[in-house]
Amino acid sequence: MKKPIIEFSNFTFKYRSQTEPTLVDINLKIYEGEKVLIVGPSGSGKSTLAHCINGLVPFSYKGDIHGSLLIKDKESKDMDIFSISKLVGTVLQDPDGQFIGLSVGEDIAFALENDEVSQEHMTRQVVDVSKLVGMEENIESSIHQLSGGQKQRVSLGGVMVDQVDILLFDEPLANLDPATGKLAISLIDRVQKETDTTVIIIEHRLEDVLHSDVDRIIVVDDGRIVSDSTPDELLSSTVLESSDIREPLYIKALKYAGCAITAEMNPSHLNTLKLDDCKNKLIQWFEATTQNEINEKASPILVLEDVTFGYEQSKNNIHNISFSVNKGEMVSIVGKNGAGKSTLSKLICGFEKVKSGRILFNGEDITKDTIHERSQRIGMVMQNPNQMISKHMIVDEVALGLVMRGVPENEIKERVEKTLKVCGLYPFRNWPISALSFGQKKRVTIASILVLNPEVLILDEPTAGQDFRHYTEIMEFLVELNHNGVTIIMITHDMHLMLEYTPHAIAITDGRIIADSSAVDVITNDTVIEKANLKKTSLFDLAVKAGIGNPKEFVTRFISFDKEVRKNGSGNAFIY
Ligand SMILES: Nc1ncnc2c1ncn2[C@@H]1O[C@H](COP(=O)(O)OP(=O)(O)OP(=O)(O)O)[C@@H](O)[C@H]1O
Ligand SMILES: Nc1ncnc2c1ncn2[C@@H]1O[C@H](COP(=O)(O)OP(=O)(O)OP(=O)(O)O)[C@@H](O)[C@H]1O
Repeated sequence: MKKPIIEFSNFTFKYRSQTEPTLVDINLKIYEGEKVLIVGPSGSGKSTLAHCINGLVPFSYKGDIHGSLLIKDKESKDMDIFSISKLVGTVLQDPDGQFIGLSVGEDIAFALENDEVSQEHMTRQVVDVSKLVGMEENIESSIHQLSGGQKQRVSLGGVMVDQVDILLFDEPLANLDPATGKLAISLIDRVQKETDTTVIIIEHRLEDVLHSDVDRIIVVDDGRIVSDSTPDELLSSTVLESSDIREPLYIKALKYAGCAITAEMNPSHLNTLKLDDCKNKLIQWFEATTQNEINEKASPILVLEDVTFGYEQSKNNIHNISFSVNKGEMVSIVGKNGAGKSTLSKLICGFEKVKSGRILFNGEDITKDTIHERSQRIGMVMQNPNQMISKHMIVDEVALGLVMRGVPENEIKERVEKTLKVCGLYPFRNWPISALSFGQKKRVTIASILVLNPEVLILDEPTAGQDFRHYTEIMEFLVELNHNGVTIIMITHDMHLMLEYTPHAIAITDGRIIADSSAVDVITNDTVIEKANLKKTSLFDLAVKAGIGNPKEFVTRFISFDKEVRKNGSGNAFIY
């Protein structure tokens, strides 16, 4: 029988600045060599739980602790932060918060340097680790030159070289492209199996984590543990539906087809899933479901013509990119980490200047317009909320753009309140931003742009770090905005989001467009999937497994049906 390596007993924690405890009466044992996934709504206390394990609570985040937390049989509050860091390696949710070296290589080497490893051994290991996370060509690059996903890869690399007993990953997939996400999960799995390290993963993207086995899934809600079970048990229960956690798409499709999911069906992986008589139900559902009409194309609002750009004179990061977005569309820009997606949005907003080519807005050339001129029409929500926030209080941050535009005070108050309500932030309006979780901060940045009523809204990973309820709320809100005429462009690594919400998708890789078509076409095209580091949807594989002859059509019908369910509470053809 394995020993517990982490043991919470009647553990309660309250941040000094909060009136109520964030973690309440936690009783949890995690055993040596176990792989545990922690899921739960935004703000439920997952990161706080992680911070208790890695010592940031109480060393960096002060507060009151009751009860006990043993790490390797030692009471954690009696240990110093250095002893804890020898036992626990962490990949934080916000990769910007944890870089120590100046370059990629230095950062990965840091853990080794600490342990006085020989220079030769260190160089070899740094190269090996960089290869493992696909950053070997960037070893010399400085951290600030990296894309969001590239930074996340470096963080993963850094922690992999640590020789620790416990590895803690707080949303490791948030900024990774789908193929790299899959690789990261396999990598974590390999490290855990080879070294018998205890692994704890906090992640909203349940389906992606379940790509490899986990021993247990802990569901946290409102600071308490509400479920502790195997993946098969959890997926066959109703806990996910009531805890704002997104079910895997193939499970949702099975439920739409009227199948009852049981643990005996092994639902945690599509390849182990026993379909049995669900096969016929899926086929019947497919045959009975029709697809809704797709909207007519409107006139172009944003056009890029042969746009080329490079951060350095000698090297281009964007090569002759041309595309057109129509008024009223919802479009996804997808593709590999470092492909140039964020760069494209910076070019559209004028934060960077094109080397050649033109950008047109409503047919008018805006290539030479200033950032301020463009911001009257185009709003941009950046990937990392910490790079956007400049005020101390939430209301002030959301009001900032309106104040700078000289909007009358009464109107500011009204617009800010409305936006805060829509974004689910109204209860927190008078809070300091520092007391918000990462997901809550992200919503503040979306609110601060939405309040300006832009014609085109560009969102870089709008739902990263959001639980399913907030994901749905944000997306439905964006759909509503879209119905009211706002054109929406989303940069995303979330293939579900692309499929469910954006009929039009543009895939880019290495600064070039490799697909500009329907989202279903992009996500079912093997060549595009491979080149742009995307991942095939499990809906497609489910259809193949059920013997449905046209799996692409199955994906299309599911998306159409699902949209109806979200809109009306039931699908368009299949009534039970
Ligand atoms: N440094 C802090 N000071 C005070 N309160 C905090 C601090 N960090 C987090 N909190 C509060 O604790 C609660 C839980 O936050 P935590 O970051 O643990 O949630 P989470 O489950 O990881 O959320 P998310 O999925 O959005 O990252 C939040 O309501 C937040 O306001
Ligand atoms: N400030 C900068 N200076 C130099 N190079 C940069 C800078 N910012 C980004 N780059 C490089 O430009 C390329 C495109 O980066 P960009 O951030 O646009 O990628 P992305 O597609 O948004 O990636 P991700 O999915 O990881 O967010 C990358 O190779 C990156 O290293």
